[in-house]
Amino acid sequence: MDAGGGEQLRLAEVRDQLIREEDSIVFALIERAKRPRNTPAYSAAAAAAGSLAEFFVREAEVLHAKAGHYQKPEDVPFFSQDLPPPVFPTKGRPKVLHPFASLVCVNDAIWKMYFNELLPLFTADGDDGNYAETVALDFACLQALSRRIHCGKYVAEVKFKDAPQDYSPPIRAKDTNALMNLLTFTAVEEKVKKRVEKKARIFGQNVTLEDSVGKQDGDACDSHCKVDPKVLSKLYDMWVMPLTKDVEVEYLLRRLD
Ligand SMILES: C=C(O[C@@H]1C=C(C(=O)O)C=C[C@H]1O)C(=O)O
Repeated sequence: MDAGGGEQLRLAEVRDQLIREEDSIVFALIERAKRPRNTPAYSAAAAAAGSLAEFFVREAEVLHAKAGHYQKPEDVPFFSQDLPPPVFPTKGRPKVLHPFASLVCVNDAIWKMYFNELLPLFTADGDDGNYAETVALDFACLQALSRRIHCGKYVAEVKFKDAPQDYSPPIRAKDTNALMNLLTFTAVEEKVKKRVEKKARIFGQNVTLEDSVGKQDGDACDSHCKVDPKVLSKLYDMWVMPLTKDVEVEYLLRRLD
């Protein structure tokens, strides 16, 4: 997330960024759905290095770190130990968050949710042997989910700056429930769920020259979508938004340190 010139971020701008991240998540899931479940890619029995999925993410993150990734607070690696520094110079960016932001990480929860809960919901049973391609697609899904969820750090910062008088007492009291209530906007969450469902319906349709795009934009054709649109609203309802709010709370708890 970029705060142009280091000026103060606004909630509307952060929410626009979250809306853009939805596209990345929907497309990443559509791409992964090209392949069946391919469970051997997730079995730790095959090699000492753990599963192929874990091996791929670890190695990919080393390359990404060398290329200069993971410098931004929302770009959080899944395996942060011993990552190498960037090989090429990276551009400094304005610091808009509290320094503790870099410690806020819910990637363990994202990892478990993705492999245990989400994958079975949007991939077909089966094994086509394309394991390397499969785990590369998983990595794209994990990165997109993690980036969206860790953008919660910016949401929290903006909400705090907009109303420090409301947020400071529960932060000092370490009152997690009060913070959760303060930062929750149910009406916004309802819109987010509807929008991601609609995006899955539009981005996931089969486009042919005979099709009329408008005609496909309805519940009737959900079975033809590359990812069931309802899976997207469920993903956001059960995991993406709750984890984003966990990130917000974690960040706020340290905001006055
Ligand atoms: C991210 C925000 O905080 C909360 C989480 C939301 C989300 O993850 O989409 C939406 C509304 C809020 O309940 C926000 O206010 O925009």
